Amino acid sequence: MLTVHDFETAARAKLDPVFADFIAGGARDEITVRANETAFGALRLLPRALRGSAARELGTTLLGSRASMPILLSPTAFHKLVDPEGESATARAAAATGTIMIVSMASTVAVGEIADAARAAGGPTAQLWFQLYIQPDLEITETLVRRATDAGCTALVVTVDSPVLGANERNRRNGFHDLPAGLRCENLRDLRDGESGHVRQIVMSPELNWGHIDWLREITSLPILLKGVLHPEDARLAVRHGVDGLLLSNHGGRQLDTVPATLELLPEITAAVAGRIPVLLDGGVRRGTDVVKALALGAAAVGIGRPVMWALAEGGEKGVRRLLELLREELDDTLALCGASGLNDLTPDLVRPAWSGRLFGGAVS
Ligand SMILES: Cc1cc2nc3c(=O)[nH]c(=O)nc-3n(C[C@H](O)[C@H](O)[C@H](O)COP(=O)(O)O)c2cc1C
Ligand SMILES: CC(C)CC(=O)C(=O)O
Repeated sequence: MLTVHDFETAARAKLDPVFADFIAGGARDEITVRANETAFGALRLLPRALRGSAARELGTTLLGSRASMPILLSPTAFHKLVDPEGESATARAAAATGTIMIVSMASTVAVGEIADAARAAGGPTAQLWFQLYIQPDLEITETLVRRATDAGCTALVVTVDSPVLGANERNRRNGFHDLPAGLRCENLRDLRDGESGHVRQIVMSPELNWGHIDWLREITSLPILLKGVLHPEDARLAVRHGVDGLLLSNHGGRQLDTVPATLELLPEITAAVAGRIPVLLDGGVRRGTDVVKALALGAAAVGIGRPVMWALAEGGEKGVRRLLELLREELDDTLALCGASGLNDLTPDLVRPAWSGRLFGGAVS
């Protein structure tokens, strides 16, 4: 396994095609799925020379959580679909690497158990954040927040791009609507009478509004990040509502199709928040060069979604560990080649749009 794409190929060869489609797929025509990756390819790096340093510092602190590198595990549901140990295996790999795992509310291992696995592998400083779909029944939401807090999660990542579930036509064609027998969304156990962990229990709530964020702000002292804010005006509103950070995300193209690539939106969103809160980004990150481009344009860190599922499918805990080490190596190598000794050296002047004839007044095309 030498690249993220190797993991993708290996996972596809191993997995039930229905599950492989669930992971790879996106909404409708998957225009945004493709745009996320393409956007990174449309930028070029412009390195500095003769700024040598023997080693690069990759570590960073995000909202009080220490991470050994600015690459987080974005929340992905249903890890037991691809590995019998599910999120526990992922958490051990993340903790051993010293990076932050954002646990999906729709995990197939309970968040407390995931935290135990993370601490067993990474010690007491292992960092987990918890992703939340605010439920219209606020009592249920409060219970979920309590479960995450009791497990030791150090931030809440509230997904706000899902007033309804994105229309994944691969899943529809494949008839994939719920977890196979024996697997459950373990965080949802014993929340409502007579139901225990069905995916359909997760209510995508079209009524969600800023009042819900204000309410959440009242009931928890954990840092709150919003995942899925795309409009710069909403980024400004987030700051006004006391949100601590943004995860700039289009859900990997799985919600509204044809929204812009997250990388494309990054300059506008960082300008809107004007340094008041950190902006993280996910969507299409597959290479160390992608991480450097996002950080140069102002992201505090990036998240990876599908690559984690592919690596877990390919090799379980070891696979995810290898994936994270690979990306760390690529990031370190890119920093060195850019003449950067740390993340603070990554500035917008290192990035420019890919060459086009227009640079020469249209003389060359
Ligand atoms: C299989 C899968 C499951 C996901 N589950 C969740 C989830 O439970 N909650 C959430 O907020 N985002 C979820 N996402 C979106 C990811 O958090 C992330 O935004 C996206 O995957 C990033 O793009 P990438 O896959 O290109 O790295 C999921 C994505 C995938 C591929
Ligand atoms: C609907 C969730 C359970 C999972 C999710 O967010 C996703 O598959 O993108």
